[in-house]
Amino acid sequence: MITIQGLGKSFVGQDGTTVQALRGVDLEVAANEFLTVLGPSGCGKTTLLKAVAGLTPWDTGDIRIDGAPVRGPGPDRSVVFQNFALLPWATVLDNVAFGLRMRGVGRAEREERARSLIGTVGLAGFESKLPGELSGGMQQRVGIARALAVEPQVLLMDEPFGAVDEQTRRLLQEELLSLWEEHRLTVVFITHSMAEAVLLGDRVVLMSARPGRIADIVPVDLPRPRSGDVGSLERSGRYTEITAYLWDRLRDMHTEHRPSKAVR
Ligand SMILES: Nc1ncnc2c1ncn2[C@@H]1O[C@H](COP(=O)(O)OP(=O)(O)OP(=O)(O)O)[C@@H](O)[C@H]1O
Repeated sequence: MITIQGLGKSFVGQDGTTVQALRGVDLEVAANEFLTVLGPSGCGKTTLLKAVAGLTPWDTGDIRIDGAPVRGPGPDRSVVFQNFALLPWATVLDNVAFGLRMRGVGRAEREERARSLIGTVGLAGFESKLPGELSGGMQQRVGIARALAVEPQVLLMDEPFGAVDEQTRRLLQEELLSLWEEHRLTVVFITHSMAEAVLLGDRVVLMSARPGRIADIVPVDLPRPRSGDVGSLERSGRYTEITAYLWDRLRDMHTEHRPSKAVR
């Protein structure tokens, strides 16, 4: 379980002004939960994710994973970024095996695990290619395989499908759902897409901007597993209701505190 209490973080810009990126963020993410995070640009989603990853310090509050305080990056957490963040000079195989190599896993074992995951994400045959030789969707599959290779407890995803075309995004969503259904990781997934947030999440966290706070948490009571028939899920009345509710809330946030219609 991830426990975030009273998290606050400010940045001082080049011009000396201070931006409060996060203030008083309290959040619990259950083990094996798929949590999606939605909110206006600049509301602190990436800052929150990087704090959980141990990649950025914070000013106030506390983050714990199963009770242990987060002090920096750790083998229990993997991050998938929007811009793939692959090593451009390393092959697909070496990119996926990278984290295992850093952890001292021997060549034969790390390559075997990497090959198996490359197959899982549908890239068998591309092991010796460089990232620059792959499409955006393929690069993100490498990013996901790399993140899973170290067998993390927690997968932190920062708009991972934001840079790929709609069709590829759909395929990646289905693949991620089926990976999660199989491995039952705890996932925190940032997105700008309401549809994606509802399709993937057990709950959707809505963040408001400046300072970034949790405005609402919306449970997504749609049946699982969802990977098999995403289309019929999206045509269901409940899906439409939840998405409409999210849109109402987001619009309220933009137009300042209009009363909202609850679906719960
Ligand atoms: N390194 C930094 N230096 C100064 N300000 C920063 C830094 N990183 C983030 N910020 C500021 O903190 C706020 C939150 O940024 P963050 O990237 O977390 O938002 P976000 O919700 O992820 O945005 P987006 O949806 O556009 O990716 C923004 O106002 C941003 O300008």
